[in-house]
Amino acid sequence: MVAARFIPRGSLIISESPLFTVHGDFTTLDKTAAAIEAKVSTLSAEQKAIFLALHNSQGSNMSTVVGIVKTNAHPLGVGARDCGIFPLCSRFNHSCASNASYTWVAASSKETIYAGKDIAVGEQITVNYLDESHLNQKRSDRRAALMRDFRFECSCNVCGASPREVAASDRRRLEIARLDGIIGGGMIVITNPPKCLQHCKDILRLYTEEGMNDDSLFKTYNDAFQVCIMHGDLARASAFATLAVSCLGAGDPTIDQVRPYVEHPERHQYAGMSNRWRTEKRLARKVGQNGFEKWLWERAG
Ligand SMILES: C[S@@+](CC[C@H](N)C(=O)[O-])C[C@H]1O[C@@H](n2cnc3c(N)ncnc32)[C@H](O)[C@@H]1O
Repeated sequence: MVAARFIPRGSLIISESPLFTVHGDFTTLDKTAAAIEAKVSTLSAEQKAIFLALHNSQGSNMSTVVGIVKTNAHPLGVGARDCGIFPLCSRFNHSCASNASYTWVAASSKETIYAGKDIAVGEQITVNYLDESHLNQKRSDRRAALMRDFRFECSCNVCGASPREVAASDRRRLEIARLDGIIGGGMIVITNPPKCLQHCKDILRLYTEEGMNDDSLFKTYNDAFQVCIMHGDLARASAFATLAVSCLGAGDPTIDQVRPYVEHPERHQYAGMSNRWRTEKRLARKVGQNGFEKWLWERAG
């Protein structure tokens, strides 16, 4: 998939209904094959042709229909047992620094792909096939995960770079994972909030250096929001909530975890736990305002 025109960050690229969905027991290959083959046999000739035109990465390891589903199926929501086949969404290749991301929007029963960055004419549009735990590993581990699940050697911009660039990228990703692990441990948010905020700031810088300025940033802005709200800084909590929301496409249901707190940070369950940084919401500065970045990170250290 290549951009035929300039696509600004945040634009909806595709919103697609499934060709078909499968609900089933995918715990063994036999049960998976039975569920998929039963479903495919109900398709019209036209639907079957669309399905069979999709890429099969599994070779002769399994039947063609199961191979195509394994290569192309998308879960209908995080951790869902139902999956769907989306012929257009399936045409997007993977990149370890993707410029778009896909999300299942249950409300409209559609898979959607949003631009996570500005995408130039002629640029390939890519999504991320890896889960977060693999994305911040080094290239050899990411490639192993993609080889195991999709049977290809990743040749994206990050993985195909020079050995020196790959080594620098590996260092950045491992550092992101280390800092993220410290924040996720939970204690630092309470015991040392300035340091916790500094870790968020460092992760965001590393993501930017990695060219990963898309929905990977949502989690980190959300973490920064939580540090601020826990310590009573309603102004910066609101600013971080705004930044978190701006990382996701408009239809992404994850947005609802944070959007209400842009206007009402005081309604969050952590609000009022500590008054260490007490600052009124009305003092929140706006993204892009002069001195915004300096003000935003004033508590970090
Ligand atoms: C879901 S398909 C993507 C669309 C596929 N390229 C097509 O033309 O139909 C997944 C397959 O695309 C190829 N692919 C996707 N991302 C890749 C990458 N970063 N490096 C190498 N091959 C990739 C692999 O063969 C993989 O099994």
